[in-house]
Amino acid sequence: MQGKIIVFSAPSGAGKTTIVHRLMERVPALSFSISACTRDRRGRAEENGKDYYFITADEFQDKIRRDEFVEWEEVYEGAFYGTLKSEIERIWESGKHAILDVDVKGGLSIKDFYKDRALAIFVRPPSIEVLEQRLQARATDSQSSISSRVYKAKFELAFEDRFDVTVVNDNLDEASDQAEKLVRDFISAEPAVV
Ligand SMILES: Nc1nc2c(ncn2[C@@H]2O[C@H](COP(=O)(O)OP(=O)(O)O)[C@@H](O)[C@H]2O)c(=O)[nH]1
Ligand SMILES: Nc1ncnc2c1ncn2[C@@H]1O[C@H](COP(=O)(O)OP(=O)(O)O)[C@@H](O)[C@H]1O
Repeated sequence: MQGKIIVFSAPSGAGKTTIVHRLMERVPALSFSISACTRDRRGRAEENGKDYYFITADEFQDKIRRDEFVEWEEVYEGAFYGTLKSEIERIWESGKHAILDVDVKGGLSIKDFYKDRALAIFVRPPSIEVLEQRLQARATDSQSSISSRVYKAKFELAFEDRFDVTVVNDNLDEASDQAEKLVRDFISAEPAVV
């Protein structure tokens, strides 16, 4: 079997993490690609080596120098996130397909790197207002962090056309079903020519 990559990208708060978690429960052939990041762990809600590899800024810079990332971004001021080549290899060696949750720029970089071996899915919120409400309701970010995420979202929405396909996350059940079908069709299709 040839391993593939399914990448979900969206402005923060659109619901990509929620959809990715649901797909992980429904499609056993998928394995989550754990990114490295330099932001603080959100208390007990997150686990090192499960949600992210939480590393220091110095460790992150070392990995950049050693060319260990497929892509990396300073997603928010001072917070670096990156997809590790070793992580994708680990998943493929285990006989699974990698599923990723990365920001919009990162999603496009990954598509560019893996070409037809990757399916890049854009998750669009019904509106900017709804996006802001979701970030407020999630209650994980400060007011200033929410404002900067909403500001950034307006730019990110302009990149939708460069993705392979869009899932509008209005009703969560419908969006999850649509995403599941896209993923199943992609992983059961002929191996990509690379
Ligand atoms: N480019 C890139 N973005 C990432 C990576 N891992 C996570 N992200 C994105 O970084 C952003 C911040 O993630 P997080 O701190 O978990 O916040 P949240 O998604 O708003 O809950 C999200 O848009 C993630 O999709 C990565 O490896 N590369
Ligand atoms: N379709 C939906 N309707 C209402 N709330 C949603 C929906 N999808 C996700 N949410 C909620 O919105 C918030 C943001 O979702 P999350 O998956 O964390 O977004 P992202 O990973 O894109 O930043 C979470 O509190 C989540 O439970």
